[in-house]
Amino acid sequence: MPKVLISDSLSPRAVEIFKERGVEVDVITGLKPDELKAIIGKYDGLAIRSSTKVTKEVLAVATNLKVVGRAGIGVDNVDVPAATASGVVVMNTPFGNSITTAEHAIAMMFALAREIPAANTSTHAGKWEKNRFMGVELYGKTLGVIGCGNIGSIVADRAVGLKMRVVAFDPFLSAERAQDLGVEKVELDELLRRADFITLHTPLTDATRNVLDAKALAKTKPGVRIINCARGGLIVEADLKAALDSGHVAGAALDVFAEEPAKESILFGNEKIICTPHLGASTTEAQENVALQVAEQMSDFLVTGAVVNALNMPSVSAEDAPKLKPYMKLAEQLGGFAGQITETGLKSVTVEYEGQVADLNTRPLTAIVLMGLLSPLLASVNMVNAPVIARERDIKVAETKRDDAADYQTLIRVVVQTERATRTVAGTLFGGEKPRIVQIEEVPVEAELSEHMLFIRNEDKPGFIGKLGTTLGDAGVNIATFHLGRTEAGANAIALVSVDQEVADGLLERIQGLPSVVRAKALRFQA
Ligand SMILES: NC(=O)c1ccc[n+]([C@@H]2O[C@H](COP(=O)([O-])OP(=O)(O)OC[C@H]3O[C@@H](n4cnc5c(N)ncnc54)[C@H](O)[C@@H]3O)[C@@H](O)[C@H]2O)c1
Ligand SMILES: O=C(O)[C@H](O)COP(=O)(O)O
Repeated sequence: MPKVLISDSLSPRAVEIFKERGVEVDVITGLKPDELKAIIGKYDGLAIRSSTKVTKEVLAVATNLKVVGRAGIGVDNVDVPAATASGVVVMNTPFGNSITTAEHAIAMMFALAREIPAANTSTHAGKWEKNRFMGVELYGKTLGVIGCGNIGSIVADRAVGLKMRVVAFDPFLSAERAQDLGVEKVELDELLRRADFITLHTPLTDATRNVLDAKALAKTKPGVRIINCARGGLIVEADLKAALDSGHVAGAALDVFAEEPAKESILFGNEKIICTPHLGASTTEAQENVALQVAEQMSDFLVTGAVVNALNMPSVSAEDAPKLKPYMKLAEQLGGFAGQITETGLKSVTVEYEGQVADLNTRPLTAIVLMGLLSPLLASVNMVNAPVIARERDIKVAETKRDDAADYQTLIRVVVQTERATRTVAGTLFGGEKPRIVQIEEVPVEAELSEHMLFIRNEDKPGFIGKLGTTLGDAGVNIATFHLGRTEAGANAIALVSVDQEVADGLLERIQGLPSVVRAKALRFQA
């Protein structure tokens, strides 16, 4: 039974779902990095929010880990490239807390406009300072939305409802979408110049880090108010403090901080700054949503292989997962075969899907072909990192699909182009589930692969089979199965021999020296 650790505070619904779906679960929150490292080795899954840091060091000792599930959106606390390199799938729940977070941003905007927190504190202190607090209306004001994705567009929609004008800066926002939302798409400088309120809703990336620094703040309208319910690193906190101290910025409402948990900050103790402790996603509804979703997604992945909302792997629906399973074995064998018969640098790989398989989601299969292909050449290749490795090495990867079947109802063909040659290997499923190799290079064959195989290209001449059998027999190597194929009588032929033990180098040289043998290679496959 797969085992999951929940290391941040999640709704109890998550535990229920894991158990219902046959996943063992431990809940241990507040772990220090060393404590997490000490126990992570025994878990197949790790369910987190924003507190747990899934670093390279944690991943290095997470020897059984298959999936990190983020009950929420931002994954900046997960080293995704390191997870990918380790073959760990990282998934999040991209929509479960969007409305809640957008509402928090709107609440912050109202709180800033009417100084509600300071007025509340003053009133509780019995001061009744009716003349001290003079707010501003939101009506008719311009809201600048930086990052108009899921949350930014909900904020924009609510702001339009409040009769605000909304301008948005988001390089990936289409003109049509902007029009649908009733927002004006502008460049960042224009947004800074025009906005009375600015709200941030981008992920934290190299491009967005410090997007509001002294230079940007200097371009804003005097009296601007700033809301950040996205990520702390988007604003340079010292620059914001200076702009508030100078009076250029009238107020800021911050849910997120450069360092979290933020127990101290240069921004604390200033009435113009409203702070909440990363509460954007903290409503009962959002927490139920994300806990339920992450537990469902992680259980489905661990139990059935379905992949939903993964950031580093193609999706596989729960419906597709069982259909893809037998093809996964075939894809791995074909990739492994092509990889082992490929001797010079890989330039491109084309995976051709014909017949029934062409109707399936083939991206995971292509990832597995790449894994099989690269495994003989590189250490630590898995289906998660194989596409990344191929891209890094400039290996072109293509898929083609043909719905109509030729000789087989379903067929996968892998065509590998190397610096010197083209290698082709194709396979099908017998009885819907048993992988069979049906073509190697241009030669038809019908073979089941086993752990130890001998692949021989030979001229189709009498006496070859006898000599090969004698050579193997003399070396004490038992033949399990023997498959032959040829293009036509007397032409190019292949022999694919399954043997009961590894073929030692010396024996391979003797086989290579037999008359009619063009090329011999010992191959190995997962038992
Ligand atoms: N405070 C909280 O508790 C809380 C809760 C949920 C999400 N978040 C954070 O809110 C942010 C937004 O989440 P989302 O679900 O809307 O994400 P999203 O991916 O749907 O939207 C992000 C938008 O930012 C845009 N973007 C990317 N780079 C940009 C750039 N350089 N300049 C301008 N725009 C850029 C993207 O095109 C996208 O439209 C994330 O950082 C997330 O972690 C915070
Ligand atoms: O990215 C998110 O989903 C939010 O920052 C929520 O973070 P949390 O789950 O720690 O509240």
